[in-house]
Amino acid sequence: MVGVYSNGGVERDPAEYNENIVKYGVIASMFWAIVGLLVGVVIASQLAWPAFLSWDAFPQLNFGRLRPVHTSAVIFAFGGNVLIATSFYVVQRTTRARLAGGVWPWFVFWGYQMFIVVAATGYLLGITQSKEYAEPEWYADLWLTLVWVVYLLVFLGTLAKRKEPHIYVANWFYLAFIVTVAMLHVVNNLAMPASLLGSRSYSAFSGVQDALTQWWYGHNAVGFFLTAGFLAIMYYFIPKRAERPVYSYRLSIIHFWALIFIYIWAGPHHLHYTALPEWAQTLGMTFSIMLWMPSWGGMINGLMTLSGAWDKLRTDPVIRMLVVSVAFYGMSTFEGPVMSVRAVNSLSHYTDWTIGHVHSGALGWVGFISFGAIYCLVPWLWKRKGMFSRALIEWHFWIATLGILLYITSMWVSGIMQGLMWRSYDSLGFLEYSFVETVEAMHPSYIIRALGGLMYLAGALLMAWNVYKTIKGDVADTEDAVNPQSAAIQPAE
Ligand code: HEM
Ligand code: HEM
Ligand SMILES: [Cu+2]
Repeated sequence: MVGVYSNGGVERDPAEYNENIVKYGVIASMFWAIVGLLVGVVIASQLAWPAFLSWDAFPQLNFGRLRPVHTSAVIFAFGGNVLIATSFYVVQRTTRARLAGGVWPWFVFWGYQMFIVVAATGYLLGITQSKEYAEPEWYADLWLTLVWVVYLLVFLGTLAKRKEPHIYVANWFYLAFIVTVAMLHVVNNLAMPASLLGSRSYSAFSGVQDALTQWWYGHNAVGFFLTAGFLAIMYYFIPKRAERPVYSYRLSIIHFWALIFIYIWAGPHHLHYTALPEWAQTLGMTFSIMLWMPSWGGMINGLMTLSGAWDKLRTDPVIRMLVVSVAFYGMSTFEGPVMSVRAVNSLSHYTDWTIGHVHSGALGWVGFISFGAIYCLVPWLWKRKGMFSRALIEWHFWIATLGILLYITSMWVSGIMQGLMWRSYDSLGFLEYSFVETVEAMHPSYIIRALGGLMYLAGALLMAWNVYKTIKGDVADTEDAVNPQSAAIQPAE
């Protein structure tokens, strides 16, 4: 079976690709999505009803321990598996070469699952180095470093074997993601174990240097894990699904360099009004505002790829999911620069506004682009005519979209109210509200957020069922799987 490649070349027989590992990655992504979202709903319920699952006999289920289980499960387990699976698929297809390294890609896959399990069980036992998104202790960090270096080598090895001279832009984004995450992970986790058999360690940094290193890491984890990697997905799956070339390949290259150059400087916007020197805060703020432009360049490139195919938004719920995802990307990358302005941050920081911002990026952008990619991949990988049920995809789309709206609007209301209540004084100069009054005022928003999260989870459960039925081979109701060999991936202009 051969198909015409857009530059006139011929794709290889799919049997020569390692697609099995991508199948495993897709299933792992679905599994961790459910786990991560479920824990999200649990902690949202705990914030709404503090007694929920909180027993002295089971400290493992406390909010404090489950919160990092949620963040790591959704970002690293769900997001990470989506990135590994799609990168292994895309790099093979666009280079027309089999994944390099024999069994080593399997080491990456299983080694990564092991990292997740070791990290998450550690949190439940109360083991953490207290750096947000980098909670795992030294032994887990060392293991991940090894897995990640092998991941990089497999990716580079495949690029080196390529039969296609041009390196398609999605691979640039994947490579930036892999290389930068390696650098961030190693530097932020530099630490001295307190003993060889214990879990404790001491960070190589202290004081404000520690804070700056941590938020250089944390911000760029957003920039390179939650953004660059998923942009790679956008640049492959939107053109494929829409059967249109990328709107502007030149813009994608400018987008790439501008994004990676600017992102890396913006971390200090997490440290406004701290001991960090003011010039560094201003630097972070300035680069954050500059970041708006390349972000929207990418959004425009993704959206405009549909020009001439807008009707598909009506008929194809998968395209709609991908496009709404890019719209949420645009929204959160506008909100972010606004929040990075010191005066705005003085209101938003420490409040639920930040949580709303996070989840418009996380549920809208990261979640939807991943779901869209999986809906494309499953019929391609298991050689089906389409997903088992298009109606279920429609339901997933609408339930999840409503869930996101409930989540972020309730957090805007709660966050802005919280910020305003904290800073309001009476005529004598006393604080107008006690802390507990702000908590009481936020209670309705917390219930709405939990409901929104539950809807988002319900959508993902429908998806898991649909994926299961498709893999099992039950007949599809619509033939919507674009032939993976036929669609237009435009290597260069
Ligand atoms: C069912 C859907 C979800 C629900 C109900 C949910 C709920 C929550 C809750 C209650 C918190 C803690 C907020 C706080 O401490 O005040 C949280 C934090 C967080 N969640 Fe989710 N979440 C969901 C999905 C996701 C997804 C899909 C992602 C990422 C891809 C994500 C990423 C995060 C991050 C990064 C934080 C930490 C935010 C911060 O510290 O500023 N969440 N989530
Ligand atoms: C131009 C792009 C963006 C800029 C300039 C930006 C800026 C900001 C700012 C100023 C904060 C608040 C910091 C604080 O007050 O503590 C923040 C928090 C956050 N943003 Fe963004 N953001 C951008 C895009 C995104 C996207 C697309 C996502 C998710 C996919 C995201 C995820 C997060 C997370 C997880 C946090 C919470 C960090 C924490 O735990 O405190 N951001 N961002
Ligand atoms: Cu940031």
